[in-house]
Amino acid sequence: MSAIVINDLTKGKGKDKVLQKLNLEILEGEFFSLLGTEKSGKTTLARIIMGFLKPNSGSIKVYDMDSFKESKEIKESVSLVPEDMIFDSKIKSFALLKKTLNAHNLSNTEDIDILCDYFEFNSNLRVCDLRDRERKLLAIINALIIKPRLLILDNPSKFLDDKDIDRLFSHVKKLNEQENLTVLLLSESLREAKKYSARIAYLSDGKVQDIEYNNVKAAGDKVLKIDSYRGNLNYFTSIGARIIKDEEDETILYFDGPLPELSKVIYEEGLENYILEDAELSDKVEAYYKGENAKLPRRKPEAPVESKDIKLEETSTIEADTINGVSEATIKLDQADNNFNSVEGISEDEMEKDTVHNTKTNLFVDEEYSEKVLGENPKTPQGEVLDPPKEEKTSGDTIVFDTSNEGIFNASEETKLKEDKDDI
Ligand SMILES: Nc1ncnc2c1ncn2[C@@H]1O[C@H](COP(=O)(O)OP(=O)(O)OP(=O)(O)O)[C@@H](O)[C@H]1O
Repeated sequence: MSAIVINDLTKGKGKDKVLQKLNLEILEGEFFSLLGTEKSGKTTLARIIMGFLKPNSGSIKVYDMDSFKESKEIKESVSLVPEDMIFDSKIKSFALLKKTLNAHNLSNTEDIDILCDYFEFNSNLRVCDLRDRERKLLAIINALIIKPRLLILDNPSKFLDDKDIDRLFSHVKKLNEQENLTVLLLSESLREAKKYSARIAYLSDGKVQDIEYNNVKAAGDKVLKIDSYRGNLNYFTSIGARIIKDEEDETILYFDGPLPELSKVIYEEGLENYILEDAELSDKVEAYYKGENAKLPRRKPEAPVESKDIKLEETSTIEADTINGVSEATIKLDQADNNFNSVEGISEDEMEKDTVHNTKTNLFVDEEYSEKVLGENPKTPQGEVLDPPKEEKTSGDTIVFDTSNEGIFNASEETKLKEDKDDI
């Protein structure tokens, strides 16, 4: 079954399109990485998947549910760990996490302790006192305690130290392998993606450019930097190397084929003043998707990795009728597994209410959104009407949200997005 099916998704208008006819399918149980450089649209995509933003055209189905129209149902089983978030509330982290569980009709409070211990997070801290790293940990724990079916991680390493990152990925990978958790990692880190995911896609110019099977290769992605190279670059390009830079003082090549082939050419060319190092995502993007390189043929598709029961060969850029072809009935909400999403939404959602372009978070917000959202009184899943968010204020580049009454759950879960500016 598909966890996410994205069909011709476009966000933004005219020259400001951040996503452009993007197609992608992610299967249930996959650990999938979508890599993109800064401002390539990863966060925007995450927000559309969660229903905080409406596409200009195209659609996203999450477990066969429409990302916008059925966002509430989606949040019952899907968690997002956002890139940035800020809480302005005096309640303790533990209480906030408990609220989330309650909102999902869950009572596994022991999981709060287990996860807090695991991440060495002090749940006695008030959420308004948390620093960036702690806020991120709270968001992660909150996303995990509801035992989601699909976990979306938007630049999860930001603010975390190496130990936190290892813990996060080990835990998520374990859930992926043992409990079939579907993971969508949105990141800039080639290294992270290669370490954990079965497939990796690249987001550039608003589209998914390539999907690779992350099988064990003789080489990783490398860049070869040669000082003042005067030889014939054809020796390198003939084995699949791509030219990123070729100037008098420096030549930079990108190579993701078998290392022995590259070593052979280096040896035969008698290179001395060179450095061979791991490529960054930006090198890869430059090598494949920018300028003249974008016109060159792609390398041959790699063989799929056989991993668990994922049928990778079925997955490719989707055609329009794929969506119609999905026959699974709308997911039934089993109370036992009822996983409302909560903390992850707050920053995304509340940031949406800011009517200015937020430079820190790169948010581009629909102007009329604020009115619509703030005009509504959120409800609990049981239908109880709650007060709307008490206070919302922006402080410089940072958006602050008061969660004192509503908790994280209500702010995100119950904020209804009927339409945004682009639909008018
Ligand atoms: N609705 C929209 N219309 C046009 N542009 C938008 C819209 N929403 C966001 N953008 C712009 O699209 C760009 C991509 O932003 P986004 O935050 O999604 O990228 P990102 O890949 O997550 O970047 P980063 O890794 O730096 O967080 C930004 O410049 C943002 O201002």
